[in-house]
Amino acid sequence: MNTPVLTTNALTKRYGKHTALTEATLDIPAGRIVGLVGPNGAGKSTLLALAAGLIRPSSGHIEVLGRTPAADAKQLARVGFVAQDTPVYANLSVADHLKLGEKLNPTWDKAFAAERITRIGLGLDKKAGRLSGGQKAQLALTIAAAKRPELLIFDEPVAALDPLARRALLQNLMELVADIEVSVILSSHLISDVERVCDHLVILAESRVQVAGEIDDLTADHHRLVGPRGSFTELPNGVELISADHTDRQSTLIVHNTNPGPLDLPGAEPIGLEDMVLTYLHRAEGIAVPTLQEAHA
Ligand SMILES: Nc1ncnc2c1ncn2[C@@H]1O[C@H](COP(=O)(O)OP(=O)(O)OP(=O)(O)O)[C@@H](O)[C@H]1O
Repeated sequence: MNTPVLTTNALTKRYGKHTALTEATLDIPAGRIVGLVGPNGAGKSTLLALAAGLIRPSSGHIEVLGRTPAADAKQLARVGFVAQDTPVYANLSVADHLKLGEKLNPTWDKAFAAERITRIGLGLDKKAGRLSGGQKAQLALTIAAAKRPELLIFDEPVAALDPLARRALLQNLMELVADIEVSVILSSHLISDVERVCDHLVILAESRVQVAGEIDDLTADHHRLVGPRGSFTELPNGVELISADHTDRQSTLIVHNTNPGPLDLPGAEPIGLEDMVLTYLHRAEGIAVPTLQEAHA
């Protein structure tokens, strides 16, 4: 599992004149649960579809598990993909889905699939069209995992689920990662879910990667600085200004310390994951370019 699960270099996807993904450069190690977060239209599904080999890049480079996505049958078998609406065949039963999975996938693990279906409590005879949204998602997850892929890709697996079904699915996903050696990339709007299950994060907004890395490192390296207005005149080298908010009396900065070791600035306090994500999303909207001191006092 030493080959990175996903490496991209200036990866770009255009639909006509519209650029859905702009020059994304990523290097994601194996063995992680990666959360891909960003607002509607950020380019999340586009990046995941490129990784699954469903679409081809307009320019730039992408490798999944060290190879071109969907290069051949062997590479296809290494990646499990669950699309946004967790598609299942409404007229087929749960058992039919398992039979189909077995027929279509040379690496199908029959005992694993049967055990998971029992554990989730899905009736084998039940038609998939009669399953709840949560059960459909669980069935889709089981089928993708029973291929025994090295990488599982999920496009918003929990978006349409109620909180209980969401929790059950994520719990199931975490159990699965503990049971079999698999890397996971999932997209989500829900930062709290990402915080609960993921250890690596990619923030995508306005078609661009805003920041990416291990969640523990990212939260350790982002800080809030609060001081009297005008007190911040310059930042040390390697400390990037992400956002700045100035009131009559005080300035609040969010900074990213890209230097090794802790940030040695008086009053610097860590920020949580949610604040960090929202800061990047606001920055990407480009409403105001942050400055250490407001241009117009
Ligand atoms: N097949 C397509 N043809 C034209 N434009 C597309 C196509 N697929 C996506 N887009 C556009 O590319 C942009 C990125 O879409 P994408 O579906 O990747 O975003 P997303 O982050 O997954 O959004 P959401 O959270 O709403 O699913 C959007 O502006 C979308 O309208």
